[in-house]
Amino acid sequence: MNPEKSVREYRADELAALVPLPAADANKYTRGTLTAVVGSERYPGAACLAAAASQRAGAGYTEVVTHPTAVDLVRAWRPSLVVLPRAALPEALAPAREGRPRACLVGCGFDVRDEESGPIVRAVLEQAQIPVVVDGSGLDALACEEGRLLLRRRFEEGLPTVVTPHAGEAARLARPLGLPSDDPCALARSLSLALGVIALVKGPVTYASDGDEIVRMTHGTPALAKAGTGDVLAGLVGALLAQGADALDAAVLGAELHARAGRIAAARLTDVAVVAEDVLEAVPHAIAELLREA
Ligand SMILES: NC(=O)C1=CN([C@@H]2O[C@H](COP(=O)(O)OP(=O)(O)OC[C@H]3O[C@@H](n4cnc5c(N)ncnc54)[C@H](O)[C@@H]3O)[C@@H](O)[C@H]2O)[C@@H](O)CC1
Ligand SMILES: Nc1ncnc2c1ncn2[C@@H]1O[C@H](COP(=O)(O)OP(=O)(O)O)[C@@H](O)[C@H]1O
Repeated sequence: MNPEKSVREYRADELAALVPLPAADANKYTRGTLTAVVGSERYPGAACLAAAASQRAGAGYTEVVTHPTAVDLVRAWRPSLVVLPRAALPEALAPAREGRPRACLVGCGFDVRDEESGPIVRAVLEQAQIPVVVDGSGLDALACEEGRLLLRRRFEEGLPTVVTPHAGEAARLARPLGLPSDDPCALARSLSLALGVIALVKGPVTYASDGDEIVRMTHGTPALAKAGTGDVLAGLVGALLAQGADALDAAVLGAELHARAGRIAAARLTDVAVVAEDVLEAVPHAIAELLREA
């Protein structure tokens, strides 16, 4: 296989056309609901970053399902978020209804030492009849036969699953499959094909693949190399899926807005000083910049 054959980049006008502008008669439900099953006792901040990014990317309703110890922090961070403890999970995974799209994000801020992490990821993959994004330590639940079977079943049922690993997480997914992990471009495609997912392999250059196409994204900045920026990206992708975007488009537009937000934040604050909260605050400016450019 020569993956370079089918590598492409989206043009700014193609990306701008994917920005989910609300219809004049929109309401919060028609704009899409993201259920973000995120955060743990150790990493409650990841839940805040991912959920706020979802709101900024246009989801009409962002619901956070998190560890009981994180509930108050997330509520205090943003009163506009609907925040529930993990015990609410089965009901929170409602199917989408006509004109009311939904998606689920799981795994940002999960803690590998938390015994509930793996079962929660598997329950989401099994029960959610909607598009799902798996990120952060939630990805560890996919590096075993049980996780792969659930992904395969979703693929056969036509339910999109997006995975958003950084290089370390991508290597952990690739190892049990015997896939080489030294080339992120080839890895995005091979993970996609092996797992039946849309793979967004993050790094200085980020690659997205649906197993057929590979999309390269080169607009990032090393200012993004700080803890928590991946949680912001996961929230962006989840929100775009929740608004009904095609899964590869959601991954690519999410990564583009994230890269632009990183650059905009760095132009104001320097490559040195930018933190994940600054990237989050720059997301509206990234959307405006993309719409202006097209
Ligand atoms: N404020 C927060 O609450 C934050 C929570 N986070 C969450 O913390 C959990 C653990 O994530 P981490 O990424 O820290 O832990 P990992 O468990 O992925 O990191 C463990 C090891 O993986 C390798 N690795 C990590 N990043 C890599 C990279 N970009 N390239 C190559 N190798 C890499 C390194 O060897 C590292 O020691 C995730 O659930 C994540 O979502 C992080 O996003 C940081 C911020
Ligand atoms: N040197 C770099 N150049 C461009 N983008 C980068 C660079 N380093 C990291 N990034 C981006 O920053 C984000 C980091 O995500 P991740 O490692 O998951 O962070 P975290 O788990 O701490 O939230 C990814 O989107 C990645 O593409």
